[in-house]
Amino acid sequence: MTPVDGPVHSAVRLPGSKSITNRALLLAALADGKSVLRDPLQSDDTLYMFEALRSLGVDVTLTDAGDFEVIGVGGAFSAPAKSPIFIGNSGTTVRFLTAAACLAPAGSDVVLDGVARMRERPIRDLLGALISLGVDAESVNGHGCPPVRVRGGGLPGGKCLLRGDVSSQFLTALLQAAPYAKQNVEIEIVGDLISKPYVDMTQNVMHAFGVEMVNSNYRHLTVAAGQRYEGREYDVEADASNATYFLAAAAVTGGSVILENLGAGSIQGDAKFARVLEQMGCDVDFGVHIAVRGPQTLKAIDVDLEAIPDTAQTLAVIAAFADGPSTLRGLASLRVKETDRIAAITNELTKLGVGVEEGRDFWTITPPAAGQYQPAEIKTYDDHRMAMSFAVAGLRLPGVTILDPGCVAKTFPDFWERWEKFFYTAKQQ
Ligand SMILES: O=C(O)C1=C[C@@H](OP(=O)(O)O)[C@@H](O)[C@H](O)C1
Ligand SMILES: C=C(OP(=O)(O)O)C(=O)O
Repeated sequence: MTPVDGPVHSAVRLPGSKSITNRALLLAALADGKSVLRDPLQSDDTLYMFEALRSLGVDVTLTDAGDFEVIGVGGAFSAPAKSPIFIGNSGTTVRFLTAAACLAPAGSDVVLDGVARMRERPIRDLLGALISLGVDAESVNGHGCPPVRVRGGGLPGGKCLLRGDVSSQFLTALLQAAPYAKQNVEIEIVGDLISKPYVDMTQNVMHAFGVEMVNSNYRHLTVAAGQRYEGREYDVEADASNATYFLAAAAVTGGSVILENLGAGSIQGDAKFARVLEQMGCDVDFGVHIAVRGPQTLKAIDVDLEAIPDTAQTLAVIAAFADGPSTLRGLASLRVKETDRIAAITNELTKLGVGVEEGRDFWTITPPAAGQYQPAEIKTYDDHRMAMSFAVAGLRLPGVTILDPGCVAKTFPDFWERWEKFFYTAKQQ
C-alpha cells in the first residue's frame, strides 16, 4: 500500500449491513407473504444465509436491481435439500438457523456445518436453551461447536436460561424463532449480556416484520406465541461496522469523511463509533449523515467496547497513531470470532513497532516515537476485519503489505475498489 501524502477529504456510500440483511432474510423467509429487501448486503455471509434458506425450501431470489425477493413459508420450512448445509464462517447464519431449524418438518434433521474455524466457535449455550424449550438439538462432535444437528417438528416453547457473556447472537436466534413456538418463550439471561445493541437491532427488525417482544432490562425477554411475521418491503441500512474504516481514514490523517448513506437514525450500535472518535479529539457531526473531521493530534483513549465489538480492531489501529497509550477494554468476545482477534492484533501491531500489552479482555496500545514504526507484512488470519483495519495503518505508514486481502469478501467484497475510489475522489477535491 502507498501512504497518502496529506489529509483525506472524501465521502463514501457503503453497502448494506450484514447483521440487518441476515435478520431480514430469515424473518422474511418465515413470514406470511412476499418481501422485498432493498439494498441488502451481497457478501459471503449473506449468501450463506440465502443459500441455506433455499435448501430449507424458501423461494428467495436476487433481482437484477440487487434486491432480495423472498416468498415466506409461513413459519414452516421444508426438509433440507442438502445435508450438511454449509455456512462458511458466518456466526449469524449458523446461530440464527440453529434456532429456526426446528421449524423444519417432524422427522427431518437439519445439519449445519462450516469451515475449520467455525468448528471452534461456541454454540453450546444456544443448544442448551433450545433443549430447555423442547427441541432435540446437539453439537454433532459433542464439543459445543458446529456442526450442529437440529430435529424438525416445531418449537414447544416455555422458559429457558441463557448465558449472556459468550455471544448475543444466541439470544437473537431464540427471539427470532420464538413467535412460532407453541407456548410463549421466556428467556432469562444469566450473568451480563454482551453486545446489547444487537439485541435492540433484533427487536427493531422483528417489529418491522410485525412481531413484538418484551425486553426487561436485558435480563428477562419474552415473546408471546401466536404472532406471525408479515412480508413487507424493507430497506436495509448501510453497514456501520464497515463504515469505521472510512471514518478512521479521517481520524488518522487529520482529514474529513462523510458517510453518504448512514446517519444518526441508524439501528446499529456501531454507528456510535463516531462518538468514540469524538473522545479522541475528532469533530463529529451526527446528523442525517455521519461526518468526522480528524484533529491535528489524536488523543489517547481509555474505552470499553463491549457493546460494539466489531469496531475494536479499527480502534486498535487508530490508537497506534494517538499521542500516548490507549486502553481498549471489554474485548473478551473477540477471542471467539473469525480468529482470536486479541492475539491477532497484538501480533500484527507489534510487527509495525507499536507497543501492545494484551490481557484476557483488553489491550494497552502504545504508539512508538515518530519515525520508529516498522514496515511489515500483515497477516489477516482469514478475518476480514484484520485486512480492513490494517488498510488504515497503510494510509500513514510506508511498507505495509496486507496478506490475503480477498478475505474481505466475508462482509465487504468490493472493499478494496471502494477504498481506492475513496482516495481517488479525495484527490479530485
Ligand atoms: O447479531 C449480530 O448480527 C452480531 C453480533 C455480534 O456478535 P456477538 O454477539 O457474538 O458479540 C457481532 O460481533 C457480529 O458481527 C454480528
Ligand atoms: C464477528 C463477526 O461475524 P460473525 O460473528 O457474524 O461471524 C464480524 O463480522 O466481525
